[in-house]
Amino acid sequence: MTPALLDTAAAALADLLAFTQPADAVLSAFFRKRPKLGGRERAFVAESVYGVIRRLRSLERLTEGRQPRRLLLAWLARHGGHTLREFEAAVGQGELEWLKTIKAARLDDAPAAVRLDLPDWLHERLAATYGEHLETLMAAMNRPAALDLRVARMSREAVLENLAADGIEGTPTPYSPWGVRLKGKPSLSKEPMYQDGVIEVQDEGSQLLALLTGAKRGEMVCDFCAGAGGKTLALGAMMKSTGRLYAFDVAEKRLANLKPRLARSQLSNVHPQLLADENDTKVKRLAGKFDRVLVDAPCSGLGTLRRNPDLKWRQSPESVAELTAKQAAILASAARLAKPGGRLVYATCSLLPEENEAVVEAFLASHPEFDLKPAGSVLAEQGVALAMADYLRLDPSAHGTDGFFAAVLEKR
Ligand SMILES: C[S@@+](CC[C@H](N)C(=O)[O-])C[C@H]1O[C@@H](n2cnc3c(N)ncnc32)[C@H](O)[C@@H]1O
Repeated sequence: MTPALLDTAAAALADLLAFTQPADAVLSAFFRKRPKLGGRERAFVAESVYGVIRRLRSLERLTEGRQPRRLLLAWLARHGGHTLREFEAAVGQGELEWLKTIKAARLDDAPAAVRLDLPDWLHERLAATYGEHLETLMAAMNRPAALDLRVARMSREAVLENLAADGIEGTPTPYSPWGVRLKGKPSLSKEPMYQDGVIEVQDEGSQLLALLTGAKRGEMVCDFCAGAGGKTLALGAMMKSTGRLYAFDVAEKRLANLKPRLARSQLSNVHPQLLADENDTKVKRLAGKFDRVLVDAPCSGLGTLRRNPDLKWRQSPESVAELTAKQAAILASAARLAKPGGRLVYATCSLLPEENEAVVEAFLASHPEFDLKPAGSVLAEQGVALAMADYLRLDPSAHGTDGFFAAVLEKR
């Protein structure tokens, strides 16, 4: 820790605290403007500013404000694993004395929303859903996510051996048959298996969503909200590059990001299509033709707080209400694609029932031709040892994945 490095981290934090753009984009822009920063310095800045964003509410209470340098020092002292002695060379005597009190301060009397680092509106909704479990859930959400890979065209064992030969340690993930969880966050871009599309970075939870579709060889499959194609690539691999896999999205830039991944994956069955909106005429033309449709809906992302802690401060009751209306519209339109006997999977990475169960229940009430198929039985059919009831509800504290939700709907 040096005075210059603290100043740099505080400057990065000041940019992030505007909350006008996603934190990862703000931090990338910050680093682009400072090409001389070394790898270790970048890692220190990234870890500490993300740490502050995770703990923002409790740190604001302790430091009595939103001053970037104070928030940063308080996080480093309380959560960053630094002893007070380590600060001696980097801060003045006054700040050192202040840090002593900050390190010793307790939050026992603070309201639960402050202790759990949530805005009031979100705490209220999550507490109503998760009750006493919320504390454990948020503790897991406040830790960084592990780096998971999805393996294709090679056994997991062979991939783990190859990685070990390059000094990268990993283990098979507990639920997904294609998953590998790495130790640490090694860079993979130069790894030949990455360049050849044998490994892709993908959270184990995302892999399970693709698995719920049950996509098979020769089928017609649609990934309605494909984005940059994380799940598209998993679906294409399940289909062994046969049949037809449509990758729809309304965001041209995201579909463009799919192109290089598609090239690496060596899949030849994927057809990316840009939609004007969910009611694009392309959807009408393809109605009733699909065996599987995945709706990985745009959502609040509140199940991904391990990676995107800024979302809890950037979302609001208003933004969630807008999203739920969009989710219902997308699900209703995508449902037209399913053929009789076809399967529709609705998924989000949200923890809020209004984006999850409520959307599915309203859909089922107005679409009697669809039945809910219990997610637990679909997982069992796929050979996944993970007990679930009607819906897939993944929980970082219990499953080590992001907080995903999914419902499997079948058309009569
Ligand atoms: C959760 S993200 C998808 C992530 C992607 N499936 C993956 O695995 O990487 C949701 C996507 O829905 C797209 N989207 C938003 N509105 C849409 C609409 N009306 N129709 C189709 N896609 C839409 C967004 O552009 C975004 O890429």
